[in-house]
Amino acid sequence: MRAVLLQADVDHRQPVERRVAAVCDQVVAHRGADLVVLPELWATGYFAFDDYERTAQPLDGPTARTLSEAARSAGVLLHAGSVVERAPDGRLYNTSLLFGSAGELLHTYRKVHLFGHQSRETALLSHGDTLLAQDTAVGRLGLAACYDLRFPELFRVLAEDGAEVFVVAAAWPAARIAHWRLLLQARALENQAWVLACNAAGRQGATELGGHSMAVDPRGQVVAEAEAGAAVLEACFDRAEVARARADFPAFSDRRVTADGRTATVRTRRGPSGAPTP
Ligand SMILES: O=C(O)CCC(=O)C(=O)O
Repeated sequence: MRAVLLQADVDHRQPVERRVAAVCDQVVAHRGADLVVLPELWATGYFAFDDYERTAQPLDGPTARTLSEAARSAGVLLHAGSVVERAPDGRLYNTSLLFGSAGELLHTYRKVHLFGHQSRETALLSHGDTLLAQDTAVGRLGLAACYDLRFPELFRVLAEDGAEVFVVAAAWPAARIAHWRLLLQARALENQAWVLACNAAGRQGATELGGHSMAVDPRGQVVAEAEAGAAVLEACFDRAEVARARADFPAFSDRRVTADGRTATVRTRRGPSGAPTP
């Protein structure tokens, strides 16, 4: 399978419709790929917090419709990064959209871990609370967004729901790109699953985005990596490699699990005083 990660540097001086049209043109240009992936909140600009309210749209709004049409026209599975979603109850979410090659909306994921450090995301958005892996033509996918990378339990829940390929949309700052690289490899290695991670590039306000989109295999090896600026990263991946890696080194099946296959808690035995109990 061939994935194309569009590490976009969107021109935020343009109106939103032009930004969306320009990125969709890039998607259509990659007809023949199996999967195309976009970064987090690329149309609004992750760090353009003042624009969240103005650019928020429902999931059947103009941005989603244009993305769906791009997926259909290119005939690709499209992970459209994320958009500021206006839900029917008026709340805003950072929502990833996955379109099938006929343009159908296959799956959505509302970012669970909102970022509060030097960010207004926690003040402006509501967090998601649902994690489900999704079957697709390229394998069973688990979706995550940016800051989620710091929370290994999210990836484990998705892996236990059968995810073979984690697809991560991000707007990760250049200042912490060393963390990004380390965390992507760790999430792949500990779950023995693929990670396809698309970061944004360029400057948004005072923040320089770090690029370095990456594909990491189920053994934790980086198989493709972009530089810092705008880039198109291509990577080949094979879902069968997950089973091979887990058979060769069966750490994933050595988890302590409950009868229903979920991670069993190895409890710390502490009483109310904090002292260990027998
Ligand atoms: O965790 C980080 O360092 C970056 C997170 C971030 O920028 C985000 O969640 O959008």
